[in-house]
Amino acid sequence: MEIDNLVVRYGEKAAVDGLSLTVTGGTVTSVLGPNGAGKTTTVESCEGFRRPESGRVRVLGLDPIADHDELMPRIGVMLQEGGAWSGVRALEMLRYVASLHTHPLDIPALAERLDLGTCGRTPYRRLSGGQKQRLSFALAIVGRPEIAFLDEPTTGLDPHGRREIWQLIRDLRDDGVTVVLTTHAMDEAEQLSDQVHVVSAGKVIASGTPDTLTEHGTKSLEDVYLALTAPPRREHK
Ligand SMILES: Nc1ncnc2c1ncn2[C@@H]1O[C@H](COP(=O)(O)OP(=O)(O)OP(=O)(O)O)[C@@H](O)[C@H]1O
Repeated sequence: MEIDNLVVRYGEKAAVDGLSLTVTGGTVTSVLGPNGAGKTTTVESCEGFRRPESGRVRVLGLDPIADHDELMPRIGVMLQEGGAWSGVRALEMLRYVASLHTHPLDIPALAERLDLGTCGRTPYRRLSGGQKQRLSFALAIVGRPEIAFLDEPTTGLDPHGRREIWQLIRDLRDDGVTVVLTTHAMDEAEQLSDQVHVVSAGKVIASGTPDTLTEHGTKSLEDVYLALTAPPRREHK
């Protein structure tokens, strides 16, 4: 996947402002950055949900806007607050999305791994925040995508859910799936990523493996991140 000098505006405001990065196939890439830095907008541009003002995006060699219909069946998308019809039951939704794909994952096995069995008959609006999150992750991967875009995949999950999703992400990579995730959890980025990009004000300000960014583990990724994204100091008179 390649993003070259991407600019996306909402009205006057450039949410993404000349962002470039490359993602190698079969790796896990984390995009980190402060709230409002432009991570979600970047990922949505790769999914074809945002039209760039300028720049070039290619996902699996395709243009996410012009080739949207060809691209969509090949990617998995987990949106922040993805949502679903309020009355749909969790397993119904999973079965429906699976039915749109040629070779979906085994639903009972996936539901069990994500602990969706007990809430499988619960309408979406009555699921807890963490259950919605688990369902949303399952929906993103059930179609065996070639690239999975995961926007804050473990936010709000209990520690068991977090670890299960981490393991599922590792399993995806072992199966050759490319994973692009955004996260505010530095331990998650450090544990899972082959490559990390730090975004601030719509641009990539640092990139590297967790090992290079942390200078071979002599610093924590959180300290590196905090130093890179520190707001300018205010002058006190
Ligand atoms: N639909 C929208 N309309 C107008 N402005 C938007 C819209 N979506 C995002 N923005 C603005 O664009 C900027 C980038 O937002 P974006 O959601 O891409 O950031 P983010 O890095 O994903 O943030 P967070 O970590 O809080 O999820 C922010 O200033 C945000 O207010």
